[in-house]
Amino acid sequence: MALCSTFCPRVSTHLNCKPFSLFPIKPRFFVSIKALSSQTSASTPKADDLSASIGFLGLGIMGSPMAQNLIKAGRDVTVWNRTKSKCEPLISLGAKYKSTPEEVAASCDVTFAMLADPESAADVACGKYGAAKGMGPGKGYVDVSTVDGETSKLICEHIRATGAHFLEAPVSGSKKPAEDGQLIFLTAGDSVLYDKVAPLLDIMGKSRFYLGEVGKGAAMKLVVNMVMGSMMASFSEGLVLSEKVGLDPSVLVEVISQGAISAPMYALKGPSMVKSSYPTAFPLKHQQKDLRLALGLAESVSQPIPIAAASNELYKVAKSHGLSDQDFSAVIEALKVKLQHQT
Ligand SMILES: NC(=O)C1=CN([C@@H]2O[C@H](COP(=O)(O)OP(=O)(O)OC[C@H]3O[C@@H](n4cnc5c(N)ncnc54)[C@H](OP(=O)(O)O)[C@@H]3O)[C@@H](O)[C@H]2O)C=CC1
Ligand SMILES: O=CCCC(=O)O
Repeated sequence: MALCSTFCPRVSTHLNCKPFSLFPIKPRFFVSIKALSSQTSASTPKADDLSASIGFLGLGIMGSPMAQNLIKAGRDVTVWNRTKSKCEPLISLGAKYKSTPEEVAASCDVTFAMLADPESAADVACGKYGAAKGMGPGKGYVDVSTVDGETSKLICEHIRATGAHFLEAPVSGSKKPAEDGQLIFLTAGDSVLYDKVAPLLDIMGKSRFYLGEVGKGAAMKLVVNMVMGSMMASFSEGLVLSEKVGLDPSVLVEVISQGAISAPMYALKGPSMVKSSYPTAFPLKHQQKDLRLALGLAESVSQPIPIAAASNELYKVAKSHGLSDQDFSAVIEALKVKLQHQT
């Protein structure tokens, strides 16, 4: 097994590449005791044995393959999605179904949620038939959606008020890593729940970071996606400019791939962007949401982020041209539209 290493300033880490196993023998990620809050293990949710029942709320591009991997690993999974038809493929694989988030949470030891945005994440957790209504001591709620820290804290309050534990665990990695169980979890919250769900995170992901109190996972995720959104906007400008000055953008993709600014994202998305094809892995509307939330995060600490702010504007233009549900690489189309107007 190839060994990788990584460094996180808050915790010391030793990371090796993912073994796909129902029974991970050793934690892949060693976290310094200082980084963990002190909690008792009394009435903590069971998730680290095969009999634990697992709920999954939100079966979109990411939630479906994540839930599928849990089912394929032999776990007892109960699903819910606003659009019920998206539950069918998972039910065919052996998942149970409940008709509200409340019922899922009431019938499961640990419930995961993968929702679109802060509004849907809060509604599914804290709304009328929300998961919090079904939570209680001994249970756990793991929100893997990308939301801002404030929303995460609000959800946490509702969950903890029932006596249950809460973990925020947004993910880095897109549709393919979700399918391949290669996501990166950025977790924060109740460390006792983190320890319990670690084997489940290891089924769905290749690594996990525990970052401290609620809000830190959300912040890490937003910073990562802020960088990603700006990188894609800049790459788009390069592709459009290269073509405009008579270069072959495919050659630009190749040149970039061999130099210091090479990135898997450019190599993955570049060839289809050159063909004006944007098969959706990460919807553009979600990238713009993440830039918007990153701007809010920066505002909260009076930190200027002018590059991200300019990128956000470009994604807003792309949205206004009906590209919300295309892959975020479709942001390049916003530049083409501008150029047409200029000529
Ligand atoms: N796609 C990606 O590459 C990645 C996405 N993320 C983040 O993960 C989250 C999910 O992303 P993704 O799966 O791509 O998104 P999708 O748009 O494919 O799925 C969104 C999910 O949220 C549900 N939903 C939306 N609005 C509501 C609502 N008001 N009430 C209840 N449920 C609602 C949808 O239900 P319905 O089916 O009924 O519409 C669906 O299950 C987002 O926060 C995104 O930023 C994180 C990493 C990578
Ligand atoms: O939030 C989406 C992240 C997509 C990715 O990490 O490739």
